[in-house]
Amino acid sequence: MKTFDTLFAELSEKAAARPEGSGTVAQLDAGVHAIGKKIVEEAAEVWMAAEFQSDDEAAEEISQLLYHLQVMMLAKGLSLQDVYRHL
Ligand SMILES: N=c1c2ncn([C@@H]3O[C@H](COP(=O)(O)OP(=O)(O)OP(=O)(O)O)[C@@H](O)[C@H]3O)c2ncn1[C@@H]1O[C@H](COP(=O)(O)O)[C@@H](O)[C@H]1O
Repeated sequence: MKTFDTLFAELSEKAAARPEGSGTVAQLDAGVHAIGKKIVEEAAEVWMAAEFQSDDEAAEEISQLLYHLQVMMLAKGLSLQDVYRHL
């Protein structure tokens, strides 16, 4: 099963190799402003799913929020350690 760390490694490779058709590359090209808007959108979807939808739907929305947070980390050049040291 994919974890936060293995997803980050996968996305880091995508950012470097820039494969055709990668949504991550498209997001990175869109920039910090667009990624930030996506994070806010996904956070709202997490909230709504947690209040009004199933646990599985809430978990899916949370996974999407985590993905977009990782895209923001890549856009800012932040490593996992940069974030983990604040936990
Ligand atoms: N885990 C994710 C992931 N979670 C969320 N998303 C993106 O976030 C969007 C969330 O969609 P919503 O449900 O909010 O739907 P939406 O608003 O219609 O989406 P958009 O129109 O904004 O794309 C999805 O459409 C994906 O674009 C993800 N995109 C990619 N991954 C994983 O990232 C890896 C690299 O992906 P690529 O860069 O696309 O190869 C792969 O392992 C993927 O599984």
